[in-house]
Amino acid sequence: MTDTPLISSPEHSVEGFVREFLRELNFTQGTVLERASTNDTYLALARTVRHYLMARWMETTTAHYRRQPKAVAYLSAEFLLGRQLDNALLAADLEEIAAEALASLGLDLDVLRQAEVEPGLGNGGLGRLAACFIDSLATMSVPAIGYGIRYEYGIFRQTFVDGRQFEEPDHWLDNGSPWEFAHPEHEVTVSFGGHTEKYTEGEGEDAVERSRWVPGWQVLGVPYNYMVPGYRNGRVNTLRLWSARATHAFDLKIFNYGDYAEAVRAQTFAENITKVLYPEDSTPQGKELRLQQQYFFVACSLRDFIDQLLPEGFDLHRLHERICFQLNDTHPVIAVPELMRILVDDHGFAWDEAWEVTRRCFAYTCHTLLPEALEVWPVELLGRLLPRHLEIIYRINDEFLDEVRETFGDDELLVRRMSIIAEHPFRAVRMAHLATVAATKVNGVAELHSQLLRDKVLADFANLWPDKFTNVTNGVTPRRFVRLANPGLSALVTEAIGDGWVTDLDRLRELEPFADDPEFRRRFREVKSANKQRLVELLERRDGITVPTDTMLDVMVKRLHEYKRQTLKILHVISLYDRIVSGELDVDQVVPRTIVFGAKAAPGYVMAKEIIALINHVGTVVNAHPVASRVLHVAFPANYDVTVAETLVPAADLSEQISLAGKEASGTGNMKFALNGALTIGTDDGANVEIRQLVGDDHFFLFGLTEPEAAAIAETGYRPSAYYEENPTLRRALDLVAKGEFSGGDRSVFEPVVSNLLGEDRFMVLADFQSYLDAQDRVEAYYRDPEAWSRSAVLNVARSGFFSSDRSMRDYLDRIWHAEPLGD
Ligand SMILES: [N-]=[N+]=N[C@]1([C@H](N)O)O[C@H](CO)[C@@H](O)[C@H](O)[C@H]1O
Repeated sequence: MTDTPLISSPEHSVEGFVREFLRELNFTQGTVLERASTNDTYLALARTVRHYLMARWMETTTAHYRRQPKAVAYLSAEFLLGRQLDNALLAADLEEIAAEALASLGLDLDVLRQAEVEPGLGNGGLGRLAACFIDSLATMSVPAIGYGIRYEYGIFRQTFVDGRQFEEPDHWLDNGSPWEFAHPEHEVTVSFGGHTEKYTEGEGEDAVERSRWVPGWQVLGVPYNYMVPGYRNGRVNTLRLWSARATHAFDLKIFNYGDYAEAVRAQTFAENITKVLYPEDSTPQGKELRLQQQYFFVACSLRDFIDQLLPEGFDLHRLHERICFQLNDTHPVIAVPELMRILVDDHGFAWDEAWEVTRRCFAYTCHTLLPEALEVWPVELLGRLLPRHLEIIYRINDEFLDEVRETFGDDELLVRRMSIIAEHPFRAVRMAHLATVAATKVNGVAELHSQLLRDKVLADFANLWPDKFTNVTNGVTPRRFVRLANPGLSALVTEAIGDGWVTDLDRLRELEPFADDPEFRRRFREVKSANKQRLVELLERRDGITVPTDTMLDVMVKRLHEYKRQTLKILHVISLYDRIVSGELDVDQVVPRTIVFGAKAAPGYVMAKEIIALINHVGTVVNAHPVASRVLHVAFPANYDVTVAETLVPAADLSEQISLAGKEASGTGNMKFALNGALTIGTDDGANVEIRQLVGDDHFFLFGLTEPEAAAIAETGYRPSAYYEENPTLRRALDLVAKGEFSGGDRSVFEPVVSNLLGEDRFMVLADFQSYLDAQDRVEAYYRDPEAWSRSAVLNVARSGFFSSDRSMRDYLDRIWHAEPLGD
């Protein structure tokens, strides 16, 4: 980057590492090796690794500021980062050096890496996607910054009591986080509440009617910077997460009156804004605090970008030439009226001038198809919390509806349908409509999803602005989810085709010929078995769960949601159990299988929690049954997170992607499993479609209704009980649950789950049951031929390079951001 390094990096050697580590242990941790706790040594290790990345970070930041390239700001309410240590060691090419240096001091890197607490600042796919994307942007040397929220408490810790989910707060910051750098000197003041007042600027015909915001209260936003190291390219981008503080943390006068609680009320009130992550995935909570969180981090981020990253006196008329703010779903969309407010109210722009800039600065990614997942904010609440923003949204809407009428004539039904303001059931702001009106581009996250956005969810907008709509299929970072998570496979692949694949995943294609090499397949199976052994040890150590090592590993890990159909999976297990116990199936003919679930349910999602309880109760009965347990084992480790995924995914043989077609926007777990050599059983939904097209029908177990078929059945009326009456296998499985087979004979326990399936079954579990069972029979038949299975597994790896988040970033750069990597 620059000829003279800003700061010097420690020596890239075992000796250099030891020196740096001991300095950190002694001078920062204030202890000596002999007396150091695991947390001391872990923190010293983390800081040592930081030092090796610091120079690159400073150089990257300085270069971005000096050269002012077009950049990307990724605005996301969630970043599911996972543990940082291993990724930093990999990026800085320090893995071996660190392991050897620590070993020379009698320390074990494996033990220290376990000391790291995972920052659970996200719910699921959307949050993890953001983390994969910023990793790719750094590795591709793209000038980019991630902006988000530093929740004091991340996604809740899940525990099971009698198979039922309980939630505990996620104190992830208890021991501090060595990966963050607080910068209170760059704090931002954020306003809320109050009212607006009109005033006239200028005299006579130059007089302009203006509006100003008179806020009711304010808080401070303190930025915490996190390194986002590129993979061995000398670049380190920044993730900036905001934490709320009171403007006046402590009121001494009130304290002296003895009202201690009142004295710190402001601080408590402010801190509440970034206290905890809302644990809903795909079903937003319309709570006021949630809107406060969204506006808080957006206001901090826009202010920060304009004040800290743009040069003094930068002409904001050209803001769109310098930055594209990517809106990760509707959560940050309040950024649109916020930028208008900054340009008009703070910088005196005329409305049209400001809109000309604003409508070129944003792009919007939609991550869902569920109508209930599209955020709407009541105008009553938005007007009370952000009165100036509501005014601005109304004006944006007025001008937009004028354009609709000009284009389509006076079709009031259309106008009402497209309006940013919904009139029923209450007046509310449709955030997806606001995002679509303001964005330069709107994209879905898989081909099918983007098509359904055009054809259904946002059809009116696609009709008005066809060129605004595009697709960027999701991706995952190969650094964390292959190179780090699956060192066995990585070594095997690198031996075969070199290590170029780590930053150019399409190179995996060169593996295709090895699928026909019996020796390569043998070694591939060896790696898979070793990964299974690692998983068995983890489940034993972490959850006290004992699972057999030599079975087919059938894995379903994702948030618990009815559209993802964990019920279909457990009905398959129940049916297998039923047919084995009844003797219909000869137990010796059944392929030994271990079914592993991982899933958190939003605390308020009652049906999801009932389904978790059913899975755990079925597991208890199956695992204890003298016959069935010989070939069937159910495991449900609690508190599924990124760290568990990193051990679980490489061990899997079968990846369950069984959502009702047309409901899962993309999925990203499906990509991680395929890249780690698991075969997918799935519907033609989300990115499953593209996985099947790339790996080939012979290497994918497809089943179920297609989206058009499911839509047609829903249209004409779906009667789930008909499938119950017509299909004895299905009936027996449901009857077992209903009669209390898995609840000690108590019929009431799972009655809600059964009656919901027989009554509404919104996601057509019963309609897809038989097709799913038939596909599982194909899985069993195929798994009996290890050569054929491992050939398909190798081909899944070889043909899944497309699902790299680097490719996703290339698509965003080419189609949406029109930015490019910053060369040396
Ligand atoms: N919110 N949201 N949406 C999701 C996931 N639940 O987080 O975003 C993910 C990331 O785009 C998608 O893969 C997934 O299908 C979709 O449901």
